[in-house]
Amino acid sequence: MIMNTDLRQSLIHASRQFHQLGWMAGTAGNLSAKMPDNSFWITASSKKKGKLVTEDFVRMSLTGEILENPAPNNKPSAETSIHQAIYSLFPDANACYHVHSVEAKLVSNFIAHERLPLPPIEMLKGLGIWQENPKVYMPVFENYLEVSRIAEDIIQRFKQTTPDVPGLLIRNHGVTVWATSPEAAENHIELVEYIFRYIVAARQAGLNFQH
Ligand SMILES: CSC[C@@H](O)[C@@H](O)C(=O)COP(=O)(O)O
Ligand SMILES: [Zn+2]
Repeated sequence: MIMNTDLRQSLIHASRQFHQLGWMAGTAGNLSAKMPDNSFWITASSKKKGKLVTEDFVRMSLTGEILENPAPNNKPSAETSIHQAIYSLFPDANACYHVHSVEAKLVSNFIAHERLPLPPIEMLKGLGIWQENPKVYMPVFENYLEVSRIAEDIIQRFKQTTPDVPGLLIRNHGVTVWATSPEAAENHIELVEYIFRYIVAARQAGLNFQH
């Protein structure tokens, strides 16, 4: 039980940080962390992300059943199906974080197709890319009102092609990353957000790094 609380504490801490950085404004975004029994704690829907408390989470099974709900009015995040998709596709993923930065939305519009070229910068090493002048991409998915449709697209595409980096963009919506621990997922969010800021700045400076 102590471990349950600890996981939620990591999510509360990350959410507060991301809120302060403007990446989880208001109720935007959702965070989850998986337990050793494969259930996962996820933020309940529509909670203020700068002010989460331990009751603001729901524990779910990988197949979408609510296993534990500390407050009767809690509903699981509207985007729980995306977290389920990530955990089912990537068994090593123990945390999945989704935020709504301005830059994530901007860069998702820099390309019309389904993958965003990432600049060959040193920060990519933090996302597992150890190559000289890497030519890697972040997958981009269309945003649908019906979230299960986004989750289904993710499952279909990733079953065919493993993404270069542990992250994906939903166009005009936000970014989702996954990692082996909540701390690593927090690091991944910081890295992808840095990369997005770099892409926006590079475009403003007239720099072109299309692969
Ligand atoms: C500010 S509304 C954003 C939501 O529609 C959604 O995209 C989101 O990230 C948060 O949904 P939630 O159901 O609170 O997890
Ligand atoms: Zn969202």
